[in-house]
Amino acid sequence: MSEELREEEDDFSSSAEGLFLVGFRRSMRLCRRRSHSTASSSCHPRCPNSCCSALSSPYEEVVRYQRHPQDAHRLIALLGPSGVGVNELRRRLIEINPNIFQGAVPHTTRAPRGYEESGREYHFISRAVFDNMIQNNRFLEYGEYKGSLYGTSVDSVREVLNSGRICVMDIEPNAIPAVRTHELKAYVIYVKPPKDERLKETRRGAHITTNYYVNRPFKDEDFQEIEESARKIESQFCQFFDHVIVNDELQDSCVQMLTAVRKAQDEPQWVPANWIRATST
Ligand SMILES: Nc1ncnc2c1ncn2[C@@H]1O[C@H](COP(=O)(O)OP(=O)(O)OP(=O)(O)O)[C@@H](O)[C@H]1O
Repeated sequence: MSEELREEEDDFSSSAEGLFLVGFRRSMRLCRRRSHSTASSSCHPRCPNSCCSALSSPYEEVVRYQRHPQDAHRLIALLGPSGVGVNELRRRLIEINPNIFQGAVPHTTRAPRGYEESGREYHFISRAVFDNMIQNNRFLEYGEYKGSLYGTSVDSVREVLNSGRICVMDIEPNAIPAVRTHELKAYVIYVKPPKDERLKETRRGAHITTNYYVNRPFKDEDFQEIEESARKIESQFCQFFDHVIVNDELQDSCVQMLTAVRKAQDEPQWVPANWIRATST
């Protein structure tokens, strides 16, 4: 596709099953870049009182935890600078085995398109209902894009987990406290860009969607932005990374992702002590 200014939402309209999450992520990313939405320097709505101190404190009491096979799977939360390939990895993971991996269906206030069904691509709801959900802390994260609200609710994640599948979602750093809870026990995978020359080399034939362009080739400034954003995320949030994948060769990254997800579900891991003691969050 040639480099041209387009409505980003056009990108979503060609969505086949599985692609809608790309649309959601992009729109969320874009709205996060443009406005402040959920992101806040204050506590997240779902924060059990002290996310600020949790995010700023370098210490956290941890215990060894192994998921019981009959327990719900741990939420897999993917995090990384925009454009590094978080969505690509999530999409591929779900594609490998949709019976095991699934994304949570997001909510939106925008009108459905012809092919869309409520509960499949999105839960289409009114602004009043959306506002009510915000008031009641039902969203893990949400934001506004082109006049419509988009968000991922904790109930949508629960629905996947209750079906016995592994829920895979991408998050922004400010949603870390909302997913690191006794209930969701998020396993946070940080997707890191490879070194500069490898980043450029591997993305030579790839396309990026930015605030203004859909699917244009990567430019030097994109690489700079990815690297800068990576540095910021790493310096502020590295203590919450359960696993890091350097997204160099895509195939290798997928294999690493599968291995990490399996370990998260089946092997003992260090988790915050209050996840184990807590009876509710
Ligand atoms: N390891 C890789 N090698 C080559 N291309 C890659 C690799 N990882 C991702 N890409 C490509 O880079 C582009 C951006 O990836 P993706 O859309 O997943 O980014 P993102 O991190 O989800 O950011 P955003 O949410 O802003 O789109 C896509 O075209 C994707 O196919």
